[in-house]
Amino acid sequence: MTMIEVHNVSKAYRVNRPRESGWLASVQSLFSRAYEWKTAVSDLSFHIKEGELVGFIGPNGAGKSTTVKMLSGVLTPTSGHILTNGIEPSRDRKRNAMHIGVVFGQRSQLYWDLPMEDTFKLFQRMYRIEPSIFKRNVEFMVELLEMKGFYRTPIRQLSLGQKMRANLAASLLHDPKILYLDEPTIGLDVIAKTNIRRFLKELNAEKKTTVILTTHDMDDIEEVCDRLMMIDAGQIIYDGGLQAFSRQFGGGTLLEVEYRGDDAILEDARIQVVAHSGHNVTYQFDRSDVSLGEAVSLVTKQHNLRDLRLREPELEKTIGMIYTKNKGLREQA
Ligand SMILES: Nc1ncnc2c1ncn2[C@@H]1O[C@H](COP(=O)(O)OP(=O)(O)OP(=O)(O)O)[C@@H](O)[C@H]1O
Repeated sequence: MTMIEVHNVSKAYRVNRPRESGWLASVQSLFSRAYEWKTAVSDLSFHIKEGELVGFIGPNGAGKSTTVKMLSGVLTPTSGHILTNGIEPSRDRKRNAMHIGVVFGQRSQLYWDLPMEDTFKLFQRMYRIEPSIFKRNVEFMVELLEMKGFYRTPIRQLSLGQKMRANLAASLLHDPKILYLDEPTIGLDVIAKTNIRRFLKELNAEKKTTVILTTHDMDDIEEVCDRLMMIDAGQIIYDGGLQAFSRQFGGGTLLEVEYRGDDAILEDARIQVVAHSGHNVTYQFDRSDVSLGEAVSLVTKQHNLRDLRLREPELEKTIGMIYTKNKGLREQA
């Protein structure tokens, strides 16, 4: 079932035109329109199915927040249309709010002086959550996010990681079909990050919640998402699986070899040598040209091996390279 439909959506912001200096320009600006339109996203189209875990990434200013704000109904598209769970978000904000959960970075939706327990009861009334469902969801969240120890502590006394867990729980009490997350692990330690990621996987498995995750932390993407959408300068430049992404842009799988003797280097047009120093050589190959089994077998025949290590291209490095390349191309244009 399709949960999110985006058809040819663009968004432009009205921004003040920079003032020219001089008294004449100041007087003219009183009479002329001193603004212009700045396109933030342009002609976006995509579909997201129920239960998908989508990582939405892009460099600063690419258009991620603008897109998520339109999906969640905070902003209205300049053109095109959006349906989430059959609702047009910006037209029907109230009904839309009933089927989405939103956690935007460190902005809290909780009352600082109240413990989670009291805020949750307020949310129960706001979203008209049936008592039995409310009870079940609170228990589910307190258990899975390990919040028993601070459920009755005022929010202002909680650590950053505890606050993030409380925010996540609050956004999910009404069983939303879609969860929008913006940088859910920013500033957290390794254990807290791991817990949040594990929770998202479990939530998705248990309730089939569709998750749209915006982050600059590629481990969030690798550990949580099965689909990657990359946006740059307001346009989608990749939409697909994570492995396919690494294959398409990462330059292939790496085989790091340490050999014993004076071995000659393997010569095969499908397998490149990307580094060679002393008794260490790194080969790189594309798995659509040569299977992993064949590559290992060729290398094993060629070398008297001391050690062999397989490495997939690092997502973070690959993504960094794409951002840099695209920025360079834009600057040249
Ligand atoms: N309220 C606004 N008024 C004018 N321009 C805006 C506004 N909000 C965003 N923009 C511009 O729109 C473009 C997209 O911004 P957006 O915040 O969607 O990017 P982002 O991908 O979320 O970036 P970041 O990773 O830095 O949060 C940027 O050029 C930004 O300067």
